[in-house]
Formats: sequence, structure tokens, C-alpha cells
Amino acid sequence: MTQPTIAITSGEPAGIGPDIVLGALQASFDAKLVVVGDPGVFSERAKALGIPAQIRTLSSLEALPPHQPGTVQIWPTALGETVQAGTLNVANAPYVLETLRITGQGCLDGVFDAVVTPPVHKGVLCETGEHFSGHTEFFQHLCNSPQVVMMLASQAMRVALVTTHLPLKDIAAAITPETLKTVARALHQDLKTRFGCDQPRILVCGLNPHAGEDGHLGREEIDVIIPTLNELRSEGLTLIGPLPADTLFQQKYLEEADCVLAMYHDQGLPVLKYSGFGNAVNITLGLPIIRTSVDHGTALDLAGTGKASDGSLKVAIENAITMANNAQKSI
Ligand SMILES: NC(=O)c1ccc[n+]([C@@H]2O[C@H](COP(=O)([O-])OP(=O)(O)OC[C@H]3O[C@@H](n4cnc5c(N)ncnc54)[C@H](O)[C@@H]3O)[C@@H](O)[C@H]2O)c1
Ligand SMILES: N[C@H](C(=O)O)[C@H](O)COP(=O)(O)O
Repeated sequence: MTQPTIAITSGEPAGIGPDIVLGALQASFDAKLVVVGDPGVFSERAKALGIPAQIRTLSSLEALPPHQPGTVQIWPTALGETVQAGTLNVANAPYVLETLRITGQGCLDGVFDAVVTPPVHKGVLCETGEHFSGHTEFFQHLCNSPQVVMMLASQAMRVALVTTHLPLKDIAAAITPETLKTVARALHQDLKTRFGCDQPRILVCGLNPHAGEDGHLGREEIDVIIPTLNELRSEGLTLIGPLPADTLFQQKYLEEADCVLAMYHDQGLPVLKYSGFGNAVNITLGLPIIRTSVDHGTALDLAGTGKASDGSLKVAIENAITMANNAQKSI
């Protein structure tokens, strides 16, 4: 089997993206790794952090050597303005978006086998006038994918979301039978093909407190969720629930399931992050490409201090390598 080529974006350059890339690439990985970003950002940050990185600017993506610990191979992309660690600068937002376009398109074109994304700052990207709610939606648009699913995985659990980055006030209306069906089918399919679950068992959260308390605390379970889950069961999906989300995250339920399906971002992710912050991976399902990411944000307060953990990035790179190898085996 040939080693996969994994692209790693630079993330928000004023955040901890460069720090964790430099830290993580001190480790060994069984892959060819290409960082897409500005070489100057990485050499400056390596100097500030005292990391002995060998920065190598690439002029071609052909005949890449396997990753060597401590070496950072960079496919250069020009920054807007000089970076000050910890201070956002909208002039560098187009650079961040460009690294996503290059890597996403590179995966679609077969130049890269997967893309791993350190964190970006959604707010500063939106200041360019382009609405950016997340990598998940960015890659969905780039790949023209009808439905994507955000899934985070730690040692303890996998949590997928029906809705991604939506204001809370819009969530109930977004949970339609159609959305629930396409998300559940995409999750079922990817749990089988990408994660080796022969008959995936999915634990489904209700939307309302106590899963609606028989309609007294909200009707979405009765009107939408229960009938849709029954329809999906008749297609052969194994779905448990809807269960009240406050008590679903306990061992007796989790150990019988391959994944939790939460209705919205802050219903599922706080539990996962509480149990495994810094060591979990964010995986976008439903794309024609492989994309993984970290479980944390830009942590502007830690950029350039040496205090940021690179644990989640290492897990994200390992997962991307495993998924790329599995994809190669299935051809
Ligand atoms: N994958 C991504 O691109 C991604 C993921 C989450 C959040 N974000 C974005 O990041 C920005 C900042 O978000 P936030 O402040 O809510 O969350 P954050 O994760 O940046 O910070 C939350 C807290 O966790 C700490 N922290 C974060 N990462 C850490 C690490 N690797 N090691 C040690 N401590 C760490 C920070 O110091 C802070 O105290 C927002 O724009 C958000 O949208 C991006
Ligand atoms: N929802 C993610 C989290 O909380 O970790 C984060 O916002 C990143 O999302 P994207 O992968 O879509 O950027």
C-alpha cells in the first residue's frame, strides 16, 4: 500500500494553528504530509516557540518524501500582512480561505488523499463579507455535496449532529423529516464504510427537555422525530430513541451504540468535549473527500505561548491517515 498524502492547512495564522502544526509534526506519521500556508508564519512561530523545525518550501507536489519528525514541508500560499500572534487581522482572512480552497480542490483532484484543518476564526472570515459558518459548510459547498454531517469522536464516544452551525432560534424549524432522513442515512452509510460498523446502532436525542414529555414540553418528537425514525427503521437502520438528551449520555446507553445523533451543536458537543477535550477529532461525513479537524478553536490567548496542546491535531492526522488507507483498500 502506498503512503497517503495528507494536506494540512495553516488555520487562523494569529491563533494556535501554526503552533500545533509545528508541535504535532515533531511526531512520526506513516504518511506524506504537506502543510499549505505561508512558510514565514511557520518559521517565525517556530523561532518564538523554540521548536527545532526544518521548514522546507516545496516547489512541486511530485515525489514527496515520507514525513520525517521535525520536518515541515510547506506548499506556499501568500499571507496578506505580517501576523501578530493573538491579534486577528481581516487582511489575512483571504489567505485562510485560499488554503481551504487549495486543499479541498486538491483532494477532489486526487493530489491529496485527505485534508486536516487546524482551527480558523469564523468571525474574522465573515468580516470579509463572505458568510463562513464553518469548514463543514465550506467543504460541503466546494464539493457540491447535498448533505454533510458533523461528527466528533473521542475515546469515549462518537457524536454526530443533525444541524451544524445554526442560531438556536432556527433549530426547531431546521429539523424536518427530510433533513433528519438524509443525515441519518449519511451517518449510517459512513459508519459502515469508513468506521467498520457492520450494522451501525445510532442513539438519537430528542429535541425538547425530556424528549417533549409526551407533547407537554414540545411536539417535535411526536410530529417529526418519532415518525421519521420509524420510517428509517423500516429501511433497516438501527435507531434507539428519541431519548431525553440529559440522561442519554450514560455508559449503559453509550456502550450499546456506535454513535449518538444529537439534534444540535450545543446539545451533543459539550458532553463529548467534557469527556475528551484536546484528544477528540472532528470528521465531516457525506463529503466525497476525507476531512478531519481538531476539537478546539483558535485559542488566541495561547498563540505563541507554547501552552497549546497539539493532542487533538495529532489525533486528527492519525484519523485522516487511517481513513485514507481504508479508502485505498476498498478500491
Ligand atoms: N475546527 C475549527 O476550525 C474550530 C473549532 C472550534 C472553534 N473554532 C473557532 O475558534 C474561535 C474561538 O473559539 P472559542 O474561544 O469558543 O474556543 P477555543 O477552543 O478557541 O477556546 C476555548 C478555551 O479552550 C482553550 N483551548 C483551546 N484549544 C486549546 C488547546 N489546543 N490547548 C489548550 N487549551 C486550548 C482556550 O485557551 C480557551 O480557554 C471561534 O471563531 C470558533 O468558531 C474553530
Ligand atoms: N463545531 C466545531 C466544534 O465545536 O469543534 C467547530 O465549530 C468546527 O466546525 P468546522 O469543522 O465546521 O469548522
